[in-house]
Amino acid sequence: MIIKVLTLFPEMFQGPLNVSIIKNAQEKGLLDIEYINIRDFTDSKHKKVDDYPYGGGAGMVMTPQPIFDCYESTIKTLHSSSKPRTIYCSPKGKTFHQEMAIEMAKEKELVFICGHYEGVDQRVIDELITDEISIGDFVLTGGELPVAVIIDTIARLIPGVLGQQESFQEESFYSGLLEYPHYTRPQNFRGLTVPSVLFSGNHKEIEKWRRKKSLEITLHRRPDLIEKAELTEEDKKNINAFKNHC
Ligand SMILES: Nc1nonc1C(=O)N[C@@H]1CC[C@H](O)C1
Repeated sequence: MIIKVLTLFPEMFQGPLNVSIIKNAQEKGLLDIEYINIRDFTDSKHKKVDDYPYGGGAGMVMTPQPIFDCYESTIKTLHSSSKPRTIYCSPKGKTFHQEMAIEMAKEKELVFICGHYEGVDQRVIDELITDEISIGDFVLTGGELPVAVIIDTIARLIPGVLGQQESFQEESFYSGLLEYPHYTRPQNFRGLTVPSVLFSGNHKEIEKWRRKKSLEITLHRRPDLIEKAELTEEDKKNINAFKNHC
C-alpha cells in the first residue's frame, strides 16, 4: 500500500509510524508512506500557509492554494488513473470504526491531508476530499495525530504486517464483541495469579472461557455491541446468566 501524507509537520509522524510494527512493514515493502510538506508549495513569499478566517473569529485557517498545489503534485506520482481516496480528519467527519479500516486496507493508494490550527478552507474539503473522518468527539490542534491513528489501524490489517495473520481476527470489533483479557508469564506476579484454565492446555475450555469473558465485558461496557453481534445459543444463555447475577 502506498500512502501519501500532506502535512505542515512531517516530523510529527517520525515517532508513531517509524517504530515497531509499522516500521517493519515499511522495511518489508508492505507499506510505503511518504510525507509531503504543504509549506513547500505556497506561492507566498513569506511562506504563509494560513490566514485569518473571513467573517472573523478565533484562530487561523489553512489557505487553499498550497494544499491544492501540493495535492495536484502528489497525485501525479500515484499510479491509479482515478482520483485517489483522500481522507481529511475533523470532528465533523464520520466516526472512524474498524469496519472502515478493513475497507480502506483494501485500497492500493491512500492520500491524507492534515489540517492544522482551525482547519482548512472549505474549498479544500469540497473539491479534494473523498472521506472526512473523525476519531472522536473532541478537538485537537491538528489532523496529524488522527491520521497517524488511522494509518496505524489500516496498516496492521495489510496481509503480512502482523506476525500471525490470525492475531487480529479475534480482536475487538472483529467478532463483534470486546476482546477477552490477556495474560502472560509469570503465572504468579506479586501474588496476582492467572486464571488456571489458560495454562490447562485444554483449547476447547480456553476458547469457552475467552468467549464468556468477551460476552461479560461487552455486556457491561458496550451493551450496544451485543445487540449487533452474532450470538450462539450458548452465548445467549451466558448473557442471561450474567444479567440474572447483576
Ligand atoms: N476529533 C478529531 N477527529 O479527527 N480530527 C479531529 C480534530 O479534532 N481535528 C482538529 C480540528 C481542527 C484541527 O485542524 C484539527
